[in-house]
Amino acid sequence: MTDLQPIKELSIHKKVIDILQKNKFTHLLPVQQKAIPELLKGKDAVISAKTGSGKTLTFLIPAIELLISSKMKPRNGTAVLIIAPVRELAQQIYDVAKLLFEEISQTVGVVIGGVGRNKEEERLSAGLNLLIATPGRLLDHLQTSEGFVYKYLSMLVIDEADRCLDAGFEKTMALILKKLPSAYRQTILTSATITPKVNALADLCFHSEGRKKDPLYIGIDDEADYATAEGLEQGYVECPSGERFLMLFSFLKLLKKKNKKTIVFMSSVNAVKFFHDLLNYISLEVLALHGKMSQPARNAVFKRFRKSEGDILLATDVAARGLDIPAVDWIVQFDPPSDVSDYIHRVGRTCRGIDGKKGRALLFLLPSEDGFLKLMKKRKIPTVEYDMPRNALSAVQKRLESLLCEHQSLNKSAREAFKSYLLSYASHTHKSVFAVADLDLEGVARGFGLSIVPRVSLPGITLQKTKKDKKKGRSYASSAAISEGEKKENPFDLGGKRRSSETPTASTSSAPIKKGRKRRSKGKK
Ligand SMILES: Nc1ncnc2c1ncn2[C@@H]1O[C@H](COP(=O)(O)OP(=O)(O)OP(=O)(O)O)[C@@H](O)[C@H]1O
Repeated sequence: MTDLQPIKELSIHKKVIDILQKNKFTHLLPVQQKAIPELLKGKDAVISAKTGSGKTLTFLIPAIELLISSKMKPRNGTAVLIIAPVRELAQQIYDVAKLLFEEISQTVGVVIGGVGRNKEEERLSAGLNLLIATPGRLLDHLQTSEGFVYKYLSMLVIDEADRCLDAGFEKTMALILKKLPSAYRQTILTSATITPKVNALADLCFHSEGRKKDPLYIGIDDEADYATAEGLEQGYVECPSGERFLMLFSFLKLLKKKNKKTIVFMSSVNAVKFFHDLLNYISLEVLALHGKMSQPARNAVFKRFRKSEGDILLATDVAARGLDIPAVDWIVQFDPPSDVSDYIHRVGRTCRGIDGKKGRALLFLLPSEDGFLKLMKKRKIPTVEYDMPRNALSAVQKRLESLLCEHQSLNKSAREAFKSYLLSYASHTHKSVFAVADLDLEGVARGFGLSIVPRVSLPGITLQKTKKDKKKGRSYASSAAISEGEKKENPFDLGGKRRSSETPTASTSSAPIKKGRKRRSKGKK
């Protein structure tokens, strides 16, 4: 803390300093120290700093200062607009902004998908000087809410800029930027990772018609030894497809026992749904967060997980960006991230801010995927191999398979998750590392508790033949109809009333053990 500049030294209104100090922000974090003075001068900027480094206040402080200095009134409409790609992130920025607006006369609000649009329209008509929005809902209001005044827009912030150009958002962002006044606007893009998408968005923002300015590039960690937080201990485990669930199950059981707050990232909504249902069924309580949940359900899970001390959350990448969740102990990447930037954002959910000094991350890789380690090394991510003892796991697999034979809904959900796994694998950015045609389909199916490989057809892709296919001479195995049998006693019960004498005891020694060496680069086999 001693090298950090006290917030009271910033040349901003005393009112703002008092509010910050009241909320326990007494010193500036490095990115804030470097960027805020430049932003206060009105400069356009692209800001890149590690996850959890304090980018939110970096743009909120100049934003609030601008509103106070220009004496904005609600009737003047929106002067500062902040766009965030995910609803929870928008809500979170709003929560921080609300604290800062406590004692000033300007107004702040948020518009996000999934909640009452009409109420939002009313609030926009009443005038929101600082508006936080997700792209889809913002465009909707720009196009249809007549009372929404934004002609005095003076500052535009695009948070998690690369994600704002992800599939689906590209067109929306282009339309939004076309609608917004740009001549006198200060524009700020932020991201933990500068990717071609950030540069593309910068082009759209800074080099579009009538604007030929180059932004100031403020990179805080360009010279840093590592791309991820210093207190983060990162490891990976090589695990064949067929053992993936067993390892996950054993590991989560251990984390639960030790009350470790954990996020497990999966690549599809269907995987999150299936493993959520399965783990809860076998009495390992986990939460789920994905984009297909209703907004109130998403809010409730997010709120609970933020407050919790030892919950386990299974999530899609909807939770990978920007979310500030206190004291997360472990980040488990059960499915591979789509690229190294996504890896960085996912592990960035731990080790955050001034107090978040420690956190741990575990990446599951198939033996064939170790080319990903080379990509990580190139991006300055330190990682060591963990060894997961495999004893006491084999008995559980059979029980899992018979459970899925007996429960049609779980079986259906497993088959959907299997299919989504292959689909997301097939659309992977690094196809040389994640080659869907090389996947051992029987193993992958086993990883979802399926003893029979469901038939999946991926346009333009030939999958590996299963043994059964080879015998029958066809390219895909067919999905046998698995009927729901009588409901039997839960063989996985972990405790409480449902405990069974047959409970498999995945040994607690099956926690990952650091192999004690830095990973040598093996290259792809
Ligand atoms: N000056 C400060 N003093 C103390 N804590 C701070 C300060 N600035 C930010 N923080 C805290 O640090 C944490 C991370 O900040 P923030 O969410 O802004 O990170 P970020 O850089 O936006 O991360 P990401 O890239 O993941 O979105 C938050 O809990 C925030 O309250």
